[in-house]
Amino acid sequence: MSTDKMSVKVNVDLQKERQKCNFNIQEVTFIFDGGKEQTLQRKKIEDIALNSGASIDSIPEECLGLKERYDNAVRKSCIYSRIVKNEILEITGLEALGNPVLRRTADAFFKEISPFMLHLGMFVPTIIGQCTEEQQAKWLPRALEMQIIGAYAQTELGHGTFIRGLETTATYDPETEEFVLHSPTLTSYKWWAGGLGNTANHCIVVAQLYTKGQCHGTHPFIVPIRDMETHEPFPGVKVGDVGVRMGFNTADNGFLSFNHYRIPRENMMMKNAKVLKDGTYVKVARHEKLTYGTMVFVRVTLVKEAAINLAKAATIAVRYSAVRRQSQPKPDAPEPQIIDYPTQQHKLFICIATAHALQITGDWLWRTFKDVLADMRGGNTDSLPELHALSSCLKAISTSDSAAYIEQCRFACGGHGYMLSSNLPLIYSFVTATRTYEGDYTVLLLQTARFLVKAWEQVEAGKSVTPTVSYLTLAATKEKVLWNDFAEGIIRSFQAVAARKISACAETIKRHMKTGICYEDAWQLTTVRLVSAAESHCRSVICQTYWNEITRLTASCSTNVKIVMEQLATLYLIYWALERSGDLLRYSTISEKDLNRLQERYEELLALIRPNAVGLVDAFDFRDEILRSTLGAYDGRVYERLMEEALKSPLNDGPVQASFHKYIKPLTKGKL
Ligand SMILES: CC/C=C\C/C=C\C/C=C\C/C=C\C/C=C\C/C=C/C=C/C(=O)SCCNC(=O)CCNC(=O)[C@H](O)C(C)(C)COP(=O)(O)OP(=O)(O)OC[C@H]1O[C@@H](n2cnc3c(N)ncnc32)[C@H](O)[C@@H]1OP(=O)(O)O
Ligand SMILES: Cc1cc2nc3c(=O)[nH]c(=O)nc-3n(C[C@H](O)[C@H](O)[C@H](O)COP(=O)(O)OP(=O)(O)OC[C@H]3O[C@@H](n4cnc5c(N)ncnc54)[C@H](O)[C@@H]3O)c2cc1C
Repeated sequence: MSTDKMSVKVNVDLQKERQKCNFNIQEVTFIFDGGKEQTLQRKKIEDIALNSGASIDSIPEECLGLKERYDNAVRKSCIYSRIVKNEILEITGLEALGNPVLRRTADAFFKEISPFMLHLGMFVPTIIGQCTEEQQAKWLPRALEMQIIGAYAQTELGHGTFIRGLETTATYDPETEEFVLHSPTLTSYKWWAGGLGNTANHCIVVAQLYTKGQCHGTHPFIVPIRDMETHEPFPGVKVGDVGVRMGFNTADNGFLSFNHYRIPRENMMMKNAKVLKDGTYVKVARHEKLTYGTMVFVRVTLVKEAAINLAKAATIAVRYSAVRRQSQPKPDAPEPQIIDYPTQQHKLFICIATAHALQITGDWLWRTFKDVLADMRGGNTDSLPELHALSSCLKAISTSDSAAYIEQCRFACGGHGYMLSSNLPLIYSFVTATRTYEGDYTVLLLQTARFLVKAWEQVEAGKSVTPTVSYLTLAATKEKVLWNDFAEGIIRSFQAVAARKISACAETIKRHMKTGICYEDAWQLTTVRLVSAAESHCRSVICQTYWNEITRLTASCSTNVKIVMEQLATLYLIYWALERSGDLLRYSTISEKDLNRLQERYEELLALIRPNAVGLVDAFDFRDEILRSTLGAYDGRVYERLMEEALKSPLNDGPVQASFHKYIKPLTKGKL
């Protein structure tokens, strides 16, 4: 098709899809956003941030060189942060830090990531979580006003997971009332911190605290690293970019080292522990791990981050699948839309359902987090271990599932999904990093497993356990859970699977120890099963939360919304029952006949959801500026947009590239 004849009308197939949709889209948008108020607030924020057109690039970001891309990202970060500071935070307050609306809107500005993301994502939350009130009064207004720009430097070249193994030291000098920061080895260089390489002028540094000759473990410090006028690194500070990455290339991930670099005593973040002027160390916090609080906060927010990104990918892939026609299964019939292939529905509808499951679970986890925070403000840390266990496994599973399904969405778009202009590769490269950062997948599942084994031991000892593991009590009675395929029955069976796996782990650890090995070695020998048990536990939590919450949230909805939401949630449960049929056969009373019936129901559900598929992704309500996809725009002008974007490539700036004259011509003329 010639570009000058391109139509601007909505693609006919998409129009027909929208006519087929039988439910009220807006009601589903409200559910996905967490309520009508939230939708209205989001739309208002998007209007403020996007209607000026400030987010638009003349040349696609991906066509720029590395330095130009960074420069452009800084330029737009300044615009976006001005909008956030002057207008958005006015509406949302600091609640926005735990609300995906800021990140969702930021996607219109950055195809990759803002170098300021960690400023709001971790620097500000750490000030709130780790500073005394007096310190907050000093640092928070400056950070929110963007007078200082910060990063969070915990990970080092040698250690990310094992925080207790960090090597950077902060040694207190009572003579000058300063801490001396030092990086004793190459492996002690801070590495990875977002925004650190070239952008930040301040940084939270996690270092081993030494005072009066004693090490008190890792603590956070606020460290000025660059001159506020010249932006030159201070003497004693070495800082730079870690090099090109799979994604995140505009996030400015940096390295940092110190050579006996001094900061005032007051720059230690002292909410949980203090060093007095004379060097006396005073522990304030009631719980050992409260200095890990920012990580728990970010893990909680990442669940909804996973949901939003998956919803974006699903929107792109479903709309494209309604526009794309391919093959001819019946002779003489027109080529079908690819969304009519059941295999395509199998790839995509689980993505829609998972986005809802994670969004709803993320909302529930956020409420739980706020409750635990309120308890802790009152001095009660009893629910922290459960929150840590929950946030660890939900972060691990949500980011891992989301990354896998985003990649599935890319596969579902065939060759065009491989184009950066589809945005799917960029969404994937962002989300796949979330499986690693803020705690690696396996490491976090093992943290949850630790909690589960302890809970099992408590149940065995006849003690009560916290709500999310109360299902273990039933399992301890050894009563067999009889399979039934109602939603509640499937969930109970998932819980039975998790309980049996957890009890088997506890028994395995004991069995290994009987051979004379220590607990730690017995634990290591059981870790493959422990990860699997923690995964099963987490899936049962997601399934139960999704089902309970969707039932509650749709109670006052119109009938067709109730029906389609129930279809999606049922699809989710059955999908995982089929995926984990081995576990169910091993640990429940399910039979081959039951599984065959489930498979049939699953396929029936695909067909039932099919007419509403485009409506379901429309309900995620992503503006085109946020989707930034040639394949997923609302109007479905897929081929026109692919052509328009292709023509923006610098490689199309003329019919003959300079390399022809420099290299190819001499080669073909035998002169090279
Ligand atoms: C203009 C702006 C433009 C755009 C911006 C728009 C919006 C921004 C807003 C939001 C952005 C949203 C998201 C972005 C955020 C971040 C993005 C990317 C950056 C990523 C950053 C990072 O990765 S920072 C580094 C993170 N690092 C880690 O996560 C390390 C992982 N390791 C650990 O957590 C721990 O070391 C460990 C848990 C693995 C082990 O710790 P250890 O001390 O060794 O403890 P153990 O011996 O294993 O356990 C002892 C007991 O302690 C319990 N425990 C452990 N951790 C915790 C905890 N966190 N809380 C409570 N309890 C804990 C553990 O269970 C043990 O308990 P027992 O009872 O069993 O003894
Ligand atoms: C894009 C990106 C942005 C980041 N941003 C920041 C930032 O802003 N600030 C910051 O401080 N850090 C940041 N990080 C670092 C990040 O937090 C760490 O990379 C992450 O915590 C994993 O640690 P690691 O790299 O040391 O991996 P490792 O711990 O070395 O993991 C390597 C492998 O070993 C396995 N493993 C490790 N320990 C165990 C164990 N105990 N049991 C079983 N298996 C184990 C893991 O499962 C993994 O497969 C970022 C990382 C990325 C990729």
